[in-house]
Amino acid sequence: MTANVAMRTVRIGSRKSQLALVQTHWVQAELQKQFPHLKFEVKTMETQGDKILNVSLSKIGDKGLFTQELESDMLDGTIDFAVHSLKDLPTRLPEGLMLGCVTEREDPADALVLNAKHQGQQIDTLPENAVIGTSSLRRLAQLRHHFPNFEFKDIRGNLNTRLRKLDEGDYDAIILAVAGLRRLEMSDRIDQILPPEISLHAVGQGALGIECRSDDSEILSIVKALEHLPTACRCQAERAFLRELEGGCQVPIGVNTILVDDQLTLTGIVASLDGQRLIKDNIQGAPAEAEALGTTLAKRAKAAGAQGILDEITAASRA
Ligand SMILES: NCc1[nH]cc(CCC(=O)O)c1CC(=O)O
Repeated sequence: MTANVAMRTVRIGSRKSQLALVQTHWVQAELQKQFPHLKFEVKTMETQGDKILNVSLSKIGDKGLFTQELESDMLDGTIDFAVHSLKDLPTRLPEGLMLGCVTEREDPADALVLNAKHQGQQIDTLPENAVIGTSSLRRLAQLRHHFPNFEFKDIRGNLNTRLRKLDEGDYDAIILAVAGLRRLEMSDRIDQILPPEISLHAVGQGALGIECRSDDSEILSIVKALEHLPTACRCQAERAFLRELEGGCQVPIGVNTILVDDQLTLTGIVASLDGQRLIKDNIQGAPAEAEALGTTLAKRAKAAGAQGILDEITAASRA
């Protein structure tokens, strides 16, 4: 009788962390505006990555830690699509699922966040033996290269937990994504945005990735409404670079992309864990070639020494 009876409900899957919820609620609100005749509901769940907090991310190693539970719910139809931080979404997705949409990116850079006693400092004015908190091999290797005298300590937990540990004095500074802090309205905690010369960011950092079923064209056309083409293009190159380099274990890989005047520039780095060796190179080409640019740059990096670094890391993770 009423239109409500026939109204389709679209179920969105999300992690439960504060950042995940802010991101998912943004997607929900944007889609609701564009599709007023549909009803968007959010279903939250905890993933392995949210539960295992006592083991360092690099030791857990494998991908999909923050996505697997959401993916099985998608495959059995409990949810219709899932919203992820794109950088947490593996470059190879399970059979039957696809990356349906990449949203407009926040600043993808890393941020330096200081303990209050270092107020006004920058990364290159911190004391020599400063204790830096990060659980990312990428940040660790690059910072170790530039600042070999810092001490690096693992840090896990959601953003608020990490900031609390910093404030309690466990660290002199921590490194976090600018994007996460901005989305949680904590930009005031950013003491310095690290330039690409010091830290190339993670693949996909700052963008959201919406994952959906490959055969659900209706849902795909809905989520595509939030696609930001320049971000999608840049992230396609970044993800192709990573896909070609990774072999199942976590490797310190950083990227930077610039898209201007129909020219895409991808810079990539592969670093050894001790920060001694950095293989860094860049490539330019047409945006339509994004995928091939990423793959080509990765092959070049492998030939220039990255393969040796990857083999070492694989051997160490098996030992
Ligand atoms: N795995 C943690 C994670 N996943 C996404 C973000 C921040 C937001 C983003 O990069 O899009 C963070 C936290 C961080 O790296 O500081």
